[in-house]
Amino acid sequence: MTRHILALDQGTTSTRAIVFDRDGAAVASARRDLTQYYPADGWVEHDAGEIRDHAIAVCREALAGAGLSAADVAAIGITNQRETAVLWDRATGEPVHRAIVWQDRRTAPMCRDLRAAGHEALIRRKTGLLLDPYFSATKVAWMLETAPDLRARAEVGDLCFGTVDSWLLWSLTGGAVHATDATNAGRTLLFDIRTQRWDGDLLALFDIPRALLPEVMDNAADFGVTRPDLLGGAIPITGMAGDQHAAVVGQGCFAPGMIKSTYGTGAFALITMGDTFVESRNRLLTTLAYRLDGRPTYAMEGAIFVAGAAVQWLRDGLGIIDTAADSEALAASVPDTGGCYLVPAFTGLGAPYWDPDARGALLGLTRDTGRAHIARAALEAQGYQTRDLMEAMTADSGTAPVSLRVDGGLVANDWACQFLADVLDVTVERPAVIETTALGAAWLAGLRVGLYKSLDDLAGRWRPDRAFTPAMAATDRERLYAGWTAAVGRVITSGR
Ligand SMILES: Nc1ncnc2c1ncn2[C@@H]1O[C@H](COP(=O)(O)OP(=O)(O)O)[C@@H](O)[C@H]1O
Ligand SMILES: O=P(O)(O)OC[C@H](O)CO
Repeated sequence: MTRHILALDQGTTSTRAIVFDRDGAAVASARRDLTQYYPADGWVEHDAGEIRDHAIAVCREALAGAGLSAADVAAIGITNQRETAVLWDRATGEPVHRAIVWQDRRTAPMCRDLRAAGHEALIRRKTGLLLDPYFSATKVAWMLETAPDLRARAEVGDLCFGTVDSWLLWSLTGGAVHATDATNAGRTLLFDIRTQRWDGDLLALFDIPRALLPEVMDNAADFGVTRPDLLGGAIPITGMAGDQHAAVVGQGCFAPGMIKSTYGTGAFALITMGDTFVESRNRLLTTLAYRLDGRPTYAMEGAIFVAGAAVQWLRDGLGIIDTAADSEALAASVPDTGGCYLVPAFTGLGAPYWDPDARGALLGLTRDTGRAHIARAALEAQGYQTRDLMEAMTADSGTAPVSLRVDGGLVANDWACQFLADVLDVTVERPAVIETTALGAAWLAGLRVGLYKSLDDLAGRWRPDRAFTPAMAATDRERLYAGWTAAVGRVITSGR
């Protein structure tokens, strides 16, 4: 039996393919950067055709790099940026609009109107989410209004909607399968995560035709096989999950109370809760951790919209560093920020504030503030934003976290990991495989084809790289965090 798995990780800024062996070692990988379109303030779009083409190209390159043919691959696992909405023509398989990305804020007025009309309680009860432009439903509604014939074509079943997983599945199977998985469906605002069904009331609320929707499957399932000419043979696709949910799996966070936080473009912390839906009282989201054998496991999630993107801004916007990795030495070159705080609300604030109209601020500047202080403030902001989420998680779950498993591009930064441990006052654990999102997708795919026996089997495979233990005095920790809270207070417009 072949023992390799191909993981396809389609993220906000890049598309990666990684070939894992059964022991979770990355044998080969390939990546392409994705073009970002910013047609107006607060708008973010992707070309779904480019996403498809890059996905096929990186899969081919990774297989070639590993010296493997399609027959050597047991299964493919797909994981993806969530919420981003794609609309395509069922007959031609071509997108009919640019994909509207999760970061896009254009539907903020629509969300405000629906909230003012009192619809948020229903949404919270069924989906665990909030009325925010972040989620897919208002993006789809917006697309359907952009061209006169789109709605009519959607109603007769000529169009397909999907999140990026669904679009990739459709593309890789040559248009044979229109399906999604429960974690991605659960981020659309159209799927009831208690009943595990698309919901008629929600479809009516957002005026979305049911004929657009994909079938919803477990995270480990027989999704389909690749069209043979694409990767040199038919490979089964047996794992699929939104990237944050795949990271929960890749971090082995199966036991209630375990927390993972992924620091990519944004940052997303999920605490595994168990098999019961619990509504947050502290403006977190209730979401699916994963669904296996038809049984959902729930999580609470805090979403931060700008994490690594703040470091990108230091590099590309301010030009004070040449590479993201330079932020580490620069931040460590000063003993503190000199009272400076960066609130990186470039595209509004996510949990627990949910303020789409807030914008970023650099506060507490003096004549002595220099580039090192600003770089340090950008990294410290990741710690403070995570602390905001931890406070809410502690209040919701009734227990303070003892440890936090981290991953994503930003956690290559040791200084940032140590600050995180200091400001949270918890041990921060970094795994040996930092690509936990891709690993999680590979594990889900491998679970289905029998390479792994159970979640316990997977949990036992998680390996640490380094643990960062808190070393900051409590008085310093609380003083710094109080300064952050005051800084956020200066940028909030509405809050909730
Ligand atoms: N050493 C580093 N220190 C700080 N930030 C970093 C470092 N390396 C990468 N990053 C940041 O991590 C992000 C990339 O992480 P990644 O997990 O690839 O993101 P995504 O999946 O969202 O595309 C970028 O925003 C980059 O600025
Ligand atoms: O592409 P990432 O890693 O920034 O993740 C995007 C999230 O899934 C958005 O909810």
